[in-house]
Amino acid sequence: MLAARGIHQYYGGSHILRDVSVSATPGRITVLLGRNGVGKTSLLKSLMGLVPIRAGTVSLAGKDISHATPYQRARAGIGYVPQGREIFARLTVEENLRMGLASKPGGTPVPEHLYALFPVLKQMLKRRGGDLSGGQQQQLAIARALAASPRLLILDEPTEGIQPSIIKDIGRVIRRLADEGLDGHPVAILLCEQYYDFAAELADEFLVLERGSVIARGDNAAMQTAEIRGLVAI
Ligand SMILES: Nc1ncnc2c1ncn2[C@@H]1O[C@H](COP(=O)(O)OP(=O)(O)OP(=O)(O)O)[C@@H](O)[C@H]1O
Repeated sequence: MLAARGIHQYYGGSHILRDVSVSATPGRITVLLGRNGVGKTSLLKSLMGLVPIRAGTVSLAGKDISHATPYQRARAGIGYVPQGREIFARLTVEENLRMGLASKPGGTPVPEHLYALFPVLKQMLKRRGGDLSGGQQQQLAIARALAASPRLLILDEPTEGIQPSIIKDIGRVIRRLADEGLDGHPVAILLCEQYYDFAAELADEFLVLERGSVIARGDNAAMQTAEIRGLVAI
């Protein structure tokens, strides 16, 4: 589904990503781990086309999208949940969800199945985004990213600043998306995380970044045995 190879990225003279390769597969959850500031967000942004890469390639379903704009990548089937959620505080929940349809033809409705994943949103459609709790905003951000029925869902630290009960709900939704797909089609999931226990429970595959380089990768069994916990913050 997604294959990124040999990614190098710079902010000015700072070399932020060094020869990073990562892939994501339908029905599987790939978790990107690493401490603060190692380049996780930069990698996810570069996959979404929000920051340019200096070298390397990104392909989606066999098509080279290395130089595509974020809008083109959304149209090609990538959904993105940014760090900090970026909910439009003054827009209603329903309007926020409609924002997720920007890459679809006008008049496309918000898919009903989103409310089966996040029943709380159905009750809050007319509330302002800014009035929701952090956890509800995170659920809204995920639902907004799913509104356009992506084939790949990228999530940047979905547990950040969220209470434990909602973290569990979000974990269940992510697992369900991987296992059952979305509206009949499979979804690949790539998420970055600092909260080890959440990551370890979800990861089918993992990779660890340190100072812009991949220092470990493997499957869930390798994650449990390879003392990966010691390589990340929490
Ligand atoms: N717009 C920018 N301009 C310059 N440097 C940046 C910019 N954004 C991030 N950086 C730097 O790039 C490095 C990687 O940052 P990045 O946000 O990708 O890390 P991260 O692993 O996602 O950390 P966090 O968990 O804190 O989000 C850091 O040293 C950061 O200070």
